[in-house]
Amino acid sequence: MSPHQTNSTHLPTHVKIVEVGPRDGLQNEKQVVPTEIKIELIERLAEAGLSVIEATSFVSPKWVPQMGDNAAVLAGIRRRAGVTYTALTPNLQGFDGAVTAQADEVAIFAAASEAFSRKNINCSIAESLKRFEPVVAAASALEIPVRGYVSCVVGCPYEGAVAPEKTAEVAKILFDMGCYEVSLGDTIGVGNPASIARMIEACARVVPIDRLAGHYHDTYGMAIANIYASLQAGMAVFDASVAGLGGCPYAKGASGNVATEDVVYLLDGLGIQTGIDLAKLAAVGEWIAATINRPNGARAGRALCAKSD
Ligand SMILES: CC(C)(COP(=O)([O-])OP(=O)([O-])OC[C@H]1O[C@@H](n2cnc3c(N)ncnc32)[C@H](O)[C@@H]1OP(=O)([O-])[O-])[C@@H](O)C(=O)NCCC(=O)NCCSC(=O)C[C@@](C)(O)CC(=O)[O-]
Repeated sequence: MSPHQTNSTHLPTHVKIVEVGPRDGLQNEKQVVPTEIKIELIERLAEAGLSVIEATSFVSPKWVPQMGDNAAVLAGIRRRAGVTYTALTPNLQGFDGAVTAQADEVAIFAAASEAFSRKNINCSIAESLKRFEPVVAAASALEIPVRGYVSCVVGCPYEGAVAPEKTAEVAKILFDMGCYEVSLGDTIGVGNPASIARMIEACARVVPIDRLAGHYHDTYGMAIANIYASLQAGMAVFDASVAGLGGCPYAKGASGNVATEDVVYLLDGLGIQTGIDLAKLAAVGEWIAATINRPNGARAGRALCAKSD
């Protein structure tokens, strides 16, 4: 049992939530969300107690125009002490942009599926991992922490089921390369507690469980069940998106990340601390959904806001 676990429940006592709504959520909106709205969203999330916020990505604006204002977003936010503002960086060019914009942390992103890797970043898995090496080296020289993502950890929109061993192989390479944490992305939300548990078991054989994070999309409504299965496996870091914003531009039909409000409702109920004020967060979810004119995908958020009306 890890030191973070209680004797009675075998669940962690604290969970870190990485809020990915401003990046993973808004990258997928059809309309271009104005920079001021993104800035306000990030500031409101910090105010609600989110301590790690993936603010933007430094990817090619030809590929993802929604993130084209990356530097302006990072320049515009009033930074709150104790909050880490992170950015996705696919290559050295993106890393340089993120450093200039003073991102506190960067993330590199690979996939466990060849076809998805090509669609998403225009290269094979092996090529992407080679491309990340100088990014990690440059980050290490500047003492900037690097997080790694693996996409399609249980299933791929182009190749179907993905073997747990393939995901574990990519996770281990990212960890050995220097990523302090590896986030396991069920990009199209096809996982269920059984397949997610098998995948985590394989990954935890090669990367310590306290360095693994769950990043689950909610396409089939399984994300909360998958988080519970992951908690039981000893995982204590989860990515989530306020109001369930998002999808994936390179995974047709994928719905957003699990809603942060729903995750916090689950964790509050289990007595697991997150440092997040659920009522404030629910209000942020209602606000952003109304502001960008999309339905609020957070069930707990909707219920709490309806009660307080
Ligand atoms: C990786 C590349 C750049 C390769 O794209 P490429 O076309 O192969 O790149 P290239 O090196 O040949 O460069 C082509 C052009 O892009 C420019 N360029 C090159 N790099 C950058 C950069 N960093 N920032 C700005 N511009 C850049 C470069 O300067 C050049 O400009 P040009 O000379 O034609 O004017 C491209 O495929 C790309 O940007 N892909 C990003 C796709 C993306 O953001 N996907 C969503 C994020 S991943 C995700 O959501 C999954 C995750 C993490 O949430 C987990 C999960 O749920 O699974």
